[in-house]
Amino acid sequence: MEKKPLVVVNGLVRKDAIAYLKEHVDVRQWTEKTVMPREVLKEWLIDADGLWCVRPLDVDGDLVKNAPNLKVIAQAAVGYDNVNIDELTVAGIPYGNTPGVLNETVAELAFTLIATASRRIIENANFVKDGRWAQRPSNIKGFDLSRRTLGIIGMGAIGVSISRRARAFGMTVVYHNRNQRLDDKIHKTTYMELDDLLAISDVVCVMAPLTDETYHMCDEAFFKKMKNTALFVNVGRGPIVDTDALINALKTGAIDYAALDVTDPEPLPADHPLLDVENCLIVPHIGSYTDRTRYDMSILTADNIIAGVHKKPLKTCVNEEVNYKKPQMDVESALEELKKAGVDLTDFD
Ligand SMILES: NC(=O)c1ccc[n+]([C@@H]2O[C@H](COP(=O)([O-])OP(=O)(O)OC[C@H]3O[C@@H](n4cnc5c(N)ncnc54)[C@H](O)[C@@H]3O)[C@@H](O)[C@H]2O)c1
Ligand SMILES: O=C(O)[C@H](O)CO
Repeated sequence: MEKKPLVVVNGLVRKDAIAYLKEHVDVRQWTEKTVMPREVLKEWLIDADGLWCVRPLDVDGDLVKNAPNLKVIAQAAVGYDNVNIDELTVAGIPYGNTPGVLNETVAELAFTLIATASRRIIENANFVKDGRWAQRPSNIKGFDLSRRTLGIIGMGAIGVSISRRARAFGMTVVYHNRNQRLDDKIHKTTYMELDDLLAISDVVCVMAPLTDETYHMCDEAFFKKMKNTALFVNVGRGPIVDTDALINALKTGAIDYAALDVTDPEPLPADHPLLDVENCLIVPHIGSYTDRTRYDMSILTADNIIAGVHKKPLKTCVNEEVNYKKPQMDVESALEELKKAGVDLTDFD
């Protein structure tokens, strides 16, 4: 019997996705609760055809240099700031991420943070739970979202999904991106330079990737440019924010409130100073964390790996230049496919 390709998984992932993967390939998985030591992973990769990577792990040229058979690496995440794409491209290894399938789920979380923070839901609910309904102070009023401005930094696939929700709440949406989008009319959004966005936004939401350019983009100067009544939301990546500067901005009243799905570091240690800041709501990186979406992300990751180990094109590949190419079809087969799809070919010679 022909040997199946070997896929290494360096940590815990959903059991149903592993079962699906095992229908197509052999799987060698690190199932300890501890992080797999990098040197052990390198040993395992010597014989591997594919790697499903699980954070924390820096994926780079050094990791794969002694992995002669490695044909694909994939991770169940859209963000790939732990992956050195250039070095994988030089090594000829396509990298698969999971864009698209999580857009609505992450946008729901981002907007839930905005709505929860704007009405101080947690603080108010805690007074009720503690039996102190009547004693809640009058200053935890919250503010309206309608007729306010949301400024999105990083208006990509998820940013657009957030903007739709904001407009349904009656908000005006402005954004800052590397480049102005071509579909502003469709989404009823307005491109702005960063400083202009910070000056007019009542809610600032970061939805950009972590790159050399965005690392510590939200620093002391950034928070000083925001309205002192504004809410700051980060669902992008923790290190986009200088945490000390955020704590200072919240404590000194440079901004009013923060709501974070991502922090630096992650997880936050129990004695981290951010946890002592009253006007800050934090959830533990749950943007895509619903059962259906995590399933979709895991199956897409498995599909990318199954394709890659067989040198077939990955469905979602970051470094397309080294993705495997679809086999060229001869003209007869292509016409046959078009006919099957119901295309009327009578006008063609
Ligand atoms: N919290 C979570 O659970 C969660 C879930 C999904 C994604 N994310 C993060 O969100 C990021 C965006 O995801 P996406 O699917 O929308 O990606 P995307 O590629 O569709 O959009 C990213 C956008 O950010 C813009 N951008 C890049 N650099 C920028 C800069 N310096 N200034 C302003 N804009 C910049 C890009 O132009 C692009 O429009 C991911 O890379 C990931 O880090 C977090
Ligand atoms: O980038 C992503 O997809 C999320 O942060 C989940 O890790």
